[in-house]
Amino acid sequence: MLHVKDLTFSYSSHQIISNISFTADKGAHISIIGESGCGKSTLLKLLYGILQPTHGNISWGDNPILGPDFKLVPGETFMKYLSQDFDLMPYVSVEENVSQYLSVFYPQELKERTAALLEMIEMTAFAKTKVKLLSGGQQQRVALARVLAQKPEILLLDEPFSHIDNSRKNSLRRNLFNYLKTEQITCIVASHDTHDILSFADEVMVLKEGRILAKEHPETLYMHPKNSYTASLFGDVNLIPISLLKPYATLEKSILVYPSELIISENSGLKVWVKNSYFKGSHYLIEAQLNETDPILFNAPHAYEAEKEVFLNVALETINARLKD
Ligand SMILES: Nc1ncnc2c1ncn2[C@@H]1O[C@H](COP(=O)(O)OP(=O)(O)OP(=O)(O)O)[C@@H](O)[C@H]1O
Repeated sequence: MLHVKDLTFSYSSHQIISNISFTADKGAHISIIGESGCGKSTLLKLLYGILQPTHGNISWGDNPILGPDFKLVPGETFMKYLSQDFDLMPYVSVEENVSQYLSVFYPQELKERTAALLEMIEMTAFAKTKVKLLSGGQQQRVALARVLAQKPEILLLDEPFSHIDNSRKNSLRRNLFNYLKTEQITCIVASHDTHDILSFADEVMVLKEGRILAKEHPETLYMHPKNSYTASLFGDVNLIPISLLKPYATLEKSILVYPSELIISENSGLKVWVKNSYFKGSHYLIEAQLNETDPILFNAPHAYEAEKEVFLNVALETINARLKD
């Protein structure tokens, strides 16, 4: 199990990570999300031992993970870190890059393992190609296979699919995260991509200004976001005063409502005026005006003309659930 206790880190006098504590079980998948600059990459570098914490400690089972003040060469055999620099050998083939750390004393195993990893990253056809001839996304896939070949117990990934196109990303994401689960490899993934998070993470850690704001199962976090910062990491969200949804409510509270949770009605509900319609593939995102100052976003099966009057409702169970949050 990974234990992180009271981790604090500053760049000169600027505190970037503040008092972070958490644990991760063997085989667990934890996603770290948060706005740009909140400290995701810094946290991964601290976990790997590249940066020296100003306070706190990290351990994997009985092994303490020491920073550069105590360990000349960073990194542990049980832990691998894939940063946004891929650290590949450019003049060597894809398969040689992947198999570099495998034992040559077991040639059959070396061959089979390399082939299985190339299949997982969908790069079998490029096995003999020199890495320098590959695109950025292909190099990122090779870098992933290369760290996996070393059979880490814990894997730290910083934006692992940032260079990979959408069509490839979906299958790669499924292949990789299912592989990590089967092999019981713990993974901690810093990501901007909410699709990485919702479908695969066991827990999502929300960081804001170097502090943990929440650490929850993705479904709980999405359905019960405690604040608009958390909800907005999953996309657009509205903050609607409860008094507008329930005219007799005396509460002054507002609730968070995702565009997909607003139900369109012909003649009753919250009256809004359409401003713009944006095509999103499976639906339209409609930008409307709730009153003179506040905009509102909702999903619709078709576009609306500007200035069209539309009525919106929110299901009672959504209102009640968000009121409890
Ligand atoms: N070498 C450095 N020296 C000084 N400040 C740094 C250094 N590296 C990062 N920072 C600062 O630390 C903060 C956290 O950076 P970090 O890269 O961890 O953020 P992040 O959440 O990973 O951002 P992003 O999502 O944009 O990659 C930022 O304010 C950044 O400017």
